[in-house]
Amino acid sequence: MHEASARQRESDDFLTAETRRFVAATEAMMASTAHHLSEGVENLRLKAIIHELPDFLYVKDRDSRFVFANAVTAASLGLRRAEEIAGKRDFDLFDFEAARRHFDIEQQIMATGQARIDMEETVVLPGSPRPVCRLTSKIPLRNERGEIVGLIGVSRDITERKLQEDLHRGQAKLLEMIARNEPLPMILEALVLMIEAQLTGIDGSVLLLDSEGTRLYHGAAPNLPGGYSRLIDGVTIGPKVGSCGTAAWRGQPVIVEDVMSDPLWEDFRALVAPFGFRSCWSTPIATSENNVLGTFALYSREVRRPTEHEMRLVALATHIAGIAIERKRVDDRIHFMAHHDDLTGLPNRAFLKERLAGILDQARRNNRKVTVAYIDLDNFKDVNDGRGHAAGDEVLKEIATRMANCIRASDMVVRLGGDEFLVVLVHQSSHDAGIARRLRDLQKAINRPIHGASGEIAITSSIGVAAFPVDGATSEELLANADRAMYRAKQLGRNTLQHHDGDGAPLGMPLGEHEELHQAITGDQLFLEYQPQVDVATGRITGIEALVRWNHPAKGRVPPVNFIPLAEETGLIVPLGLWVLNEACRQARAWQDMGLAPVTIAVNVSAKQFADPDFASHVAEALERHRLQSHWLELEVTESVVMQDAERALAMMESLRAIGVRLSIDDFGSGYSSLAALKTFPFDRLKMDRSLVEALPGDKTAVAIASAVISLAQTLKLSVLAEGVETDAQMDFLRQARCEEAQGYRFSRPVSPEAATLLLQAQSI
Ligand SMILES: Nc1nc2c(ncn2[C@@H]2O[C@@H]3COP(=O)(O)O[C@H]4[C@@H](O)[C@H](n5cnc6c(=O)[nH]c(N)nc65)O[C@@H]4COP(=O)(O)O[C@H]3[C@H]2O)c(=O)[nH]1
Repeated sequence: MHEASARQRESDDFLTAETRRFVAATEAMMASTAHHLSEGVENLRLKAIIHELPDFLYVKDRDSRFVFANAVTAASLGLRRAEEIAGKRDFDLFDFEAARRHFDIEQQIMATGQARIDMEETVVLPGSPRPVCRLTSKIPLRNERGEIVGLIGVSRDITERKLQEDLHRGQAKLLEMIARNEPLPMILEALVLMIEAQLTGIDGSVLLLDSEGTRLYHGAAPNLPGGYSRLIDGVTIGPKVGSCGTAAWRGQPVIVEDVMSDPLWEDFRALVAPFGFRSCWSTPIATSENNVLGTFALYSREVRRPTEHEMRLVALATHIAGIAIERKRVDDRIHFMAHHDDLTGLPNRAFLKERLAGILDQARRNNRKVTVAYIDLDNFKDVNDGRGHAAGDEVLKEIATRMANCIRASDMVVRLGGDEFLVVLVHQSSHDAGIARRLRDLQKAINRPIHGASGEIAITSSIGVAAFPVDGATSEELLANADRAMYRAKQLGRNTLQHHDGDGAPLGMPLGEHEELHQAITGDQLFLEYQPQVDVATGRITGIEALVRWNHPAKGRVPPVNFIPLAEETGLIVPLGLWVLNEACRQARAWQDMGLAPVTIAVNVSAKQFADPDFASHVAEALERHRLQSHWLELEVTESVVMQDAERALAMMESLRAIGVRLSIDDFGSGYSSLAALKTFPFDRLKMDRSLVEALPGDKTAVAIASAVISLAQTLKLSVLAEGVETDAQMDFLRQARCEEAQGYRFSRPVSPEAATLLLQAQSI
């Protein structure tokens, strides 16, 4: 009591005469309020209410000195009693910059008489480790004569609310980053920073488990010391490997309160000690099937357990990290599948296209040669026909392995398709004499008899060789010339190796085929087959895909894979595609005219057609000519078609949508199918590729990818159709995964128009 009155005296001395007058006035005001409240008891109650208010309430004089503050204000400023604040200014309590800011605002309020309501301000309170955020109103205070004698301040701590808002914003930003396919390290770093911003004195880290599930690698740890992150990078997981290594091993969270005494840290104590961390709480990041993908850990320099709030943030972080990592894995897998051949595991044509130009660029810079060898197996068809596809597959795999063993790390073997391979050999010096020997070795390796399950198989090969830069300055020229040399090798009786001799023959396919295809389009050699698309739930036909065939006068029926690429290369695809479009529309109209329930007719569109500026008007004309309503026509394009010239493709798609036709993305999951294409282009439907469906439901990766593709499509409001459905097991999976439509041999092979009519009639009964 004695001490308190001494302190009061001290602060009284500190007050200016003006302040003293103001204090007196305030006291008078309080007294008069008390008077009005009729009883002294009431006055006490008012005081108690003011002091118990959770919000900050204070009165300042004209010099911005505190005259009065309620208990919570004083306590937040580190004062034990509310009275201690009288006479103090913000300059005594806050850092100079902050005090100056408050002072300027207050002086302006008192000079103008204009209150400032709901100002958001961030202040660092004495003894507090982190800034707090307040919503403050300051109102001028007047005496009975209306003169401004000070101000009243009311503030509310909104730090928690701000943190919550930041967290929601952060989450939305992260999900957007995932959807935009931004690099995983960037996403993980943003995630760790978001969690750290919510906490005090905590550093976060993400470690990623490798594909073998044995080691943890750096994912993101923006604020952990770099030296520490490097030390733990690549650690093998196990039952006693710190918090993260153990959490990944157990598949369960591991909370270590003190790394200096916990047995799990025994082998890592010396490693962590220099960095000062004392507790480390690690939680596995897992897939929806509970497969561990990595860990999310929080480090603190205090010996303690995490709070409930911290664990809630960890749960959020592991959830988001799981989505991001899983998404990236699916993408990588799709990318790998798109660039590798399933059977042999060799890179495919898409991979070659992506890499060869780069290899040639580098060779040009280093003044090196590059040799490409086009390899075609001579008697592969006999093996396939005579001994069956399994034997054929065995041959292809064995030859792929032998070729891969013959080349160096800088070289490349590609399976172009069927029994065609391409080898790219990068010369080690500008006079690499070893190339001829390596090519001979390659041919010898192929020609060695293969001891397969069906007995010994003898295979020979025809090889055509062209070298950069003499035989071609671009990938296209080089490949075309190697191809031509290979044809000559075949003509010369097979099992030979021919170099391009610069005979000046036109690039591209052998003469004659182009002419033949031209005749096929103008003559009557093309026809369409139709394959139904059915509703997975009801089994009803909802659409029909038109597939073109060529009835070759000499060779008989030619499947599209054998002439569509040639048509695309030569530009004949434009008239061919137009014929298909018109024929399909005509047939669809004919079915409607027969009184059958209308179904969508789907037509494949190739890149060259799509790039034709007149394409949309051709479509409109075809619809008009055959009196088909536009919504019954669906155009199927592959992702590569739209990605080639995204801007032009988007414009074309918009013109087509304006006409009212439906657009579907074909073969999704085979090419490098990215979310970007789905989001950018206005597709109505996604067709999941046959290669993916084929592996269902046995192959876990295919199941994961297919499920991801279906849910992705649903999120983007696209309908999904699974292609190439052949079995009941595939149907069961699709039904469970909520895939809406399916197409494949299980329902019907592509059939003649007459057979398709019967199928449609059957369901109209
Ligand atoms: N193993 C198996 N295969 C199934 C199954 N269900 C359907 N298929 C086959 O899968 C292909 C589906 O057509 P696509 O992906 O558009 O692939 C088409 C398409 O890219 C192209 N094509 C066909 N007709 C045209 C056309 O009129 N214009 C263009 N530009 N391309 C066409 O040729 C490709 C191959 O066509 P098709 O040989 O008719 O082969 C068809 C079809 O016969 C199944 O359950 N199992």
